[in-house]
Parts: sequence; structure tokens; C-alpha cells
Amino acid sequence: MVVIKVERVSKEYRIKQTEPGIKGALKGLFYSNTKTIQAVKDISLTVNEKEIVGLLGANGAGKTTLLKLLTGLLYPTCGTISVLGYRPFERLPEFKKQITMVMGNKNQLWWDLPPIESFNLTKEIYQISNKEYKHNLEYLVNLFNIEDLLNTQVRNLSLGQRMKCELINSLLHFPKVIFLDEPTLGLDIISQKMIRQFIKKYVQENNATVIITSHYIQDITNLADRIVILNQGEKIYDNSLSEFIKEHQLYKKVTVFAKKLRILPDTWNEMLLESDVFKATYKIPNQLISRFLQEISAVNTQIENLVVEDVPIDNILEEYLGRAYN
Ligand SMILES: Nc1ncnc2c1ncn2[C@@H]1O[C@H](COP(=O)(O)OP(=O)(O)OP(=O)(O)O)[C@@H](O)[C@H]1O
Repeated sequence: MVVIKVERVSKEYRIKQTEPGIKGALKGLFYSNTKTIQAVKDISLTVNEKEIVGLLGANGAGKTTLLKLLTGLLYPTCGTISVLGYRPFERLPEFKKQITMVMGNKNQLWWDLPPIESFNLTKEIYQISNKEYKHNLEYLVNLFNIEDLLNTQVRNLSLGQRMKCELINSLLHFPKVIFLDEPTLGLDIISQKMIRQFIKKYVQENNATVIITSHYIQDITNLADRIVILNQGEKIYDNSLSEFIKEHQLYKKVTVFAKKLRILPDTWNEMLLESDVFKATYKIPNQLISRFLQEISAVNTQIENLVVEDVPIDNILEEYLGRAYN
């Protein structure tokens, strides 16, 4: 079932520009100079139920703008958007009850109150029945394992603990579609891992559809089964993560260990990543692996060990993004 359908959507921001200095500011009061920023350009996208889509791109690529269009916080300049059959910008209560947006850089919890107070308020906002609220809260509190934090003032929670509570607050109404904008921003590696596990478990157990943006590649490789890459507002890649790996995992990392190691000359040298007297690591294209192994064994008769590894997907994705941004 199609949950999200975006057809030829663009979003322009118009910003007022003033010249520098007091003179410029005064001039700006009478004559306004506007500049148009094309944040999203002619994007089409279809997301099916239960899909987890990783939205990637450099700073300013248009990811947050696209998420805001999908949640109805912004109105598209042109094109059409349908989420669960609704036009998001109408912000109908039935629509809002079925979606959520979590922004890693924005707090929704009351700073001076314990999380349970914010949860109770969310119950009222979403008009969740007592029975449903009791069930949902119990489920989420167990899933995120935060029972002992429910009554601690939010200002006294660590960033990771607060993020868990933020997520619970955003999931209390059990939304069908979840938009996550940098959900692990600023968290240490252990908390990032924990948050990913919880999101994964919630999504699997509740058949949710997710779009997630993150600059932490591991959020994407751990959670997403499809990636969409934006560059300066345009969609430049859209495929499953496994297809991406097939298309881009074109090298292997080969490490050779030997006493008094002799490295290979000529073109092989360009593939050498690092070496010392006992060890050399190469990045070899898949089609040259067997030739490389033959040649390195021919010049080193006493090889002690040979390790052939796939280049990790995180590195491939980072390399691709680095290239796409340039
Ligand atoms: N409210 C706004 N008014 C004017 N321009 C904006 C506004 N919000 C975003 N932009 C501009 O639109 C473009 C896309 O921004 P957006 O925040 O969508 O990118 P992003 O991919 O989410 O970036 P980041 O990874 O840094 O969060 C940028 O050039 C940005 O400066």
C-alpha cells in the first residue's frame, strides 16, 4: 500500500536581503530586496507501508524542508503531496493523529517538569482514551526502559535519557508514519545505538512507515532499507540499500602479512593504502583480486596471513556522499 506520494514537488523560500551597515538597514525599511532559495526541486517519491527510507544529503540539501512538506508544516510552491491519503498542509486532526515528527534539535518536553507531566499533556492534545494511553505508555516505557525516569525533572536528565523521553512523547499516539530528523544528534555512541534499537523494535512491532534523516551514516545503514539522496534540492539517488551496496561495493580491502614484506610495483602501488615491513593493506577492484593474490604471492614466498574484506558499507556511502556533494 502506498503511504506517501510526492509528485513533482518544489519549495522556494523567499528571503529579504538588506545591505550591510546602518545605511543598508535603513534602506531596507523602504526598499526590499528579496532573494529566492530553491530548497526542494521537482522531487517525486513514493513510499510504501512499512518501508524505512533514509534521506541523505549535505547540509542545506533540502532534507528538513522535504520532511516539513510531508508533515504539512510547509506548503509546497508547486506539485502535490499525499500522506495516508491526506494533503499534509491541511493539517486535519485525523491526519495529525496518524503521523509524528521527531527533531533531534528541538525539545517538546517541559524542561521544569518530569516527563510524565508532558506525556499527560500529549494525551490530552491527541485525545487518547484512558485505556489506550495506559496501554501505549506501558508499552513504550518498557520498550525504552525508562520507568525510573518518569518522575525526574527533564532538566536533570542526560541527553540520551531525554531523547528516549522525547521519542516516547512523539509515539504516545502510536502514529503510522514517523518522520525522524536527526534523532541521534549529539548523542554518544552507546546512546545512539540504544535509540536505533528502540526505533527498530517499535517500527517492526507496529508496522510503521519511516523517513529518517541523519548525518550519522550508521543510523541509516542500521535502520533504513532504502536510501534517497538529495543534492542541492534535487533527488539524485533512490534505491534499496542492498542495490546500492551491489552497485558500489566494487573493491575489497586486502591485507598481506609477511616477514620482510615486498610490496608490488607499478599500478598496484596506486592501490596501496598503507604499509610497513610486516604488513600492507590494499584497496583492490573486485575483478583484479585473483591476479593481485597471484602476484603478491609470487614476490613474497613466505606470506604469513592474507585477509580479504569487503569495504564497510558506511565507508562506501560516506565516499559516495563526499563525491555527490562536490
Ligand atoms: N525558513 C527558511 N527560510 C529561508 N531559507 C531556508 C529556510 N529553511 C531552510 N532554508 C534554506 O533552504 C535550503 C535547504 O535547507 P534544509 O534545512 O531543508 O536542508 P537540510 O538538508 O535539512 O540541511 P541540514 O542537514 O543542515 O539540516 C538551504 O539553503 C537553507 O538555507
